[in-house]
Amino acid sequence: MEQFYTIQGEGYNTGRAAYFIRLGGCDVGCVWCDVKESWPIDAHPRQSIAHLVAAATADAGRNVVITGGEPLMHDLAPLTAALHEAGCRNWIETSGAYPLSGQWDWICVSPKKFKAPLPSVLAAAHELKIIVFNKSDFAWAEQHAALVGPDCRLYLQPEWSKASEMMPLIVDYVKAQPRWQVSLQTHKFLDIP
Ligand SMILES: C[S@@+](CC[C@H](N)C(=O)[O-])C[C@H]1O[C@@H](n2cnc3c(N)ncnc32)[C@H](O)[C@@H]1O
Ligand SMILES: Nc1nc2[nH]cc(C(=O)O)c2c(=O)[nH]1
Ligand code: SF4
Ligand SMILES: [Mg+2]
Repeated sequence: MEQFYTIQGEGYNTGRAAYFIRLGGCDVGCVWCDVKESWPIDAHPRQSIAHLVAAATADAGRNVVITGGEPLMHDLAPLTAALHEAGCRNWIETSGAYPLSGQWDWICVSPKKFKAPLPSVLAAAHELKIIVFNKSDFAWAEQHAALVGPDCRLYLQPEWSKASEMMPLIVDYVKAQPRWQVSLQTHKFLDIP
């Protein structure tokens, strides 16, 4: 759908320069999704792997975030192999609703109520990022934390439109349950992509 060089705004790698590749197509249907224009899988021009790798490596940073849409609706083995061949570090943003494909250096799983994550993807996560939209999401977050590995980082990120309402609850929760951390969509405060 689009590519851009920016700063990773969310989660464990917040603040690091990264080249984003946003792949079209998602059928998960989150009511609050902030990139709904990514949903139609055929609405976006196709690009060759060679072009994407050349664009990613033309910039100084070598961290590449594959996002979407739901990137795991595509077979990511060829793209991630080519990126690794070119010396990139491959990071993914996924809901976990489709089987994992590709070679990854960092896997961020952000599970959704609208289409459940696969246990195999949760087990492979380096980072679990729960979007907090209402107060029932804390119990839901714990259900998913029980399904990730022991070294997986745990993040609570406010849904953007509910941030002022949810942030006090998130702060209290993290103080009471310090294995969780706060994640904010810092790129939206910085007004960058
Ligand atoms: C647009 S999604 C694309 C990747 C994948 N489909 C997913 O949901 O993980 C990228 C990240 O943005 C988060 N996100 C989307 N809309 C959001 C919103 N309104 N507020 C906070 N986070 C949001 C998602 O949970 C996910 O972690
Ligand atoms: N700067 C920036 N960081 C991000 N981290 C995850 C994003 C995404 O949409 O997947 C995202 C995004 O859209 N922009
Ligand atoms: S899974 Fe990701 S891209 Fe798909 S609707 Fe939800 S937030 Fe948007
Ligand atoms: Mg985004």
